[in-house]
Amino acid sequence: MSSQTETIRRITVPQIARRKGGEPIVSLTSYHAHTAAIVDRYADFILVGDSLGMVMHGMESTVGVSLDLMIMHGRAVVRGTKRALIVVDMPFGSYEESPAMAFRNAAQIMKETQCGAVKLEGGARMAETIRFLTERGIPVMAHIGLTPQSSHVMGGFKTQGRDEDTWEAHLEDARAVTEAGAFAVVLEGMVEPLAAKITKAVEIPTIGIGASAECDGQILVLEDMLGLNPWTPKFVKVYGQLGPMIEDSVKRYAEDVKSRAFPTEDEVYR
Ligand SMILES: Nc1nc(=O)c2c([nH]1)NC[C@@H]1CN(c3ccc(C(=O)N[C@@H](CCC(=O)O)C(=O)O)cc3)CN21
Ligand SMILES: CC(C)C(=O)C(=O)O
Ligand SMILES: [Mg+2]
Repeated sequence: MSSQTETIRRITVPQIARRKGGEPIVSLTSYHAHTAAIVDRYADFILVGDSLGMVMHGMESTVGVSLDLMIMHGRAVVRGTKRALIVVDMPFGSYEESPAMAFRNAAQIMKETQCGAVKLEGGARMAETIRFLTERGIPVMAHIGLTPQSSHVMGGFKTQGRDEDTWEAHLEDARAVTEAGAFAVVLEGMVEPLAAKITKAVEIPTIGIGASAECDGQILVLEDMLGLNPWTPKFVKVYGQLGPMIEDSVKRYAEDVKSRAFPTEDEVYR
């Protein structure tokens, strides 16, 4: 089957956009073909997030992630899936400078990964860029509130909207990205009533992470909800304990190798 036929069968950007106020949108991150194949059966969209720099590569923030790294993981996730919309994060430094630079890099991501949309961080300040991309055929998911690529300016990963005086600026960010043509917006790391208020204020679906159950959808980092990360922010609900499962498996394998209990008759060639 041609990859073009497969692309058409996936959940589309307009289908996600129409879910505003409807059944909540399910999404998770994936960075890897085989885990993405499992997520693909349940998620409406899969985000190849730049959090992969921290989760897969042990970086301290997402600032060091390159365009090539995003493309490499994006290709793996597209290959491993057939149903969900695949959204790839634009990494720090690949879109902020100008709309033209953002278009060039977003187009490269789309051509080389065959993903269906890109995501970039920033509200009102990125509105011109979001418009430039969407008018030229690149669907954009926006991302406001706690924007990890700005953590050096914010002084860390800080929950937003604790001071009610800042709410209007966040609302303005949400309105600006909507007006600019974003098909959805991630609300990350903000107090619950602010996320609920933004969700009511804009016509595009809001996707919450550390935000509110009122959002039009939710996203989590897959490894966080699987219990694979030693640290988890308060907003993570851990649904599985893969860390301890991996530890137990590796421990038993090491014991078997040392005692020559592995390999057995079943695992050798005669
Ligand atoms: N594995 C992983 N999961 C994520 O959700 C995630 C990443 N990586 N990398 C990129 C960003 C960074 N994120 C983070 C990282 C830390 C906190 C954190 O420590 N939060 C504090 C609260 C801080 C405050 O109240 O201001 C917490 O205790 O939950 C939050 C979001 C979310 N994103
Ligand atoms: C946490 C989500 C929204 C993200 O941007 C990422 O995983 O990089
Ligand atoms: Mg990200």
